Amino acid sequence: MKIGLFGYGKMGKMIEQIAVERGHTIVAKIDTGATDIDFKSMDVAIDFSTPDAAFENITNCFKNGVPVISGTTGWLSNYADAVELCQKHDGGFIYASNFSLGVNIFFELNTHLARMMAGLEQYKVSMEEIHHTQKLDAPSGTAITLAEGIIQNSSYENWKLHDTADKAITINSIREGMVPGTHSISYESAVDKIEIKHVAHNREGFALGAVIAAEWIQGKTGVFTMKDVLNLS
Ligand SMILES: NC(=O)C1=CN([C@@H]2O[C@H](COP(=O)(O)OP(=O)(O)OC[C@H]3O[C@@H](n4cnc5c(N)ncnc54)[C@H](O)[C@@H]3O)[C@@H](O)[C@H]2O)C=CC1
Ligand SMILES: O=C(O)C1=N[C@H](C(=O)O)C[C@H](O)C1
Repeated sequence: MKIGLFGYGKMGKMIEQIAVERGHTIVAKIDTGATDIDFKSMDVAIDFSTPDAAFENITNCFKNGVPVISGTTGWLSNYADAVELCQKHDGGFIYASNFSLGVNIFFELNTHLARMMAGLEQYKVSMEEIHHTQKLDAPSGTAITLAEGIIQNSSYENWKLHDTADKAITINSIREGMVPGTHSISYESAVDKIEIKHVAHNREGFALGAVIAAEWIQGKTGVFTMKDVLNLS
């Protein structure tokens, strides 16, 4: 598979390493707003760039017939437009706030727990995410996906960053050191606390998941999720 990398930072470099180990070739490394991109050389694009750059990179790929695996977070106000453009160009698209197998299992655990806790009004849910200090967005994309999973399966209506309100899930974002990504969800009552937690030890799981998604989308058109790729539930 010939891969074009959009974003050649921490994740772009990790994806290159894993893709090459799996026998793929990196045909382009785009790390700025370049205009002379050879889309014809790519079977697939993998975008781990920045919140400001992702949507333009993704739409350029669709317009040039290249399927896209998108891992960049913090650009999702444009997600519906990306989906529409993908469909218009009969393209292929997978966005995931987190490509790791472990977090995708954690997403399933989260919705299962939310269903069990729905209606138990003595418990109040909250969430904490911890990431490295270079991270541009807060809360993390993963925390937003987790909050959406709870909202769809309970009477919570929205989430709030560093704030509390009735019917809102409080998300606390912490930025410290080099932490690759830690997410925990707590249900607390006056007498006890139930907590589930995922800790990434490094970025390999994210990168492997993105390369597996790129392999999976070959020959397919449509908009998919990691649930489709991993065949979960
Ligand atoms: N979905 C997932 O599993 C994961 C998602 N992420 C997300 O991926 C993104 C990148 O993360 P990192 O690699 O840690 O960040 P990073 O800051 O190390 O790398 C981002 C790179 O994008 C480059 N860039 C800037 N403008 C660009 C443009 N117009 N086109 C292409 N590249 C451009 C920057 O020069 C930089 O090298 C973030 O949004 C992060 O939240 C990170 C890890 C896992
Ligand atoms: O920026 C990061 O590093 C990460 N970003 C993703 C997110 O926002 O959820 C995924 C992972 O937690 C690492």
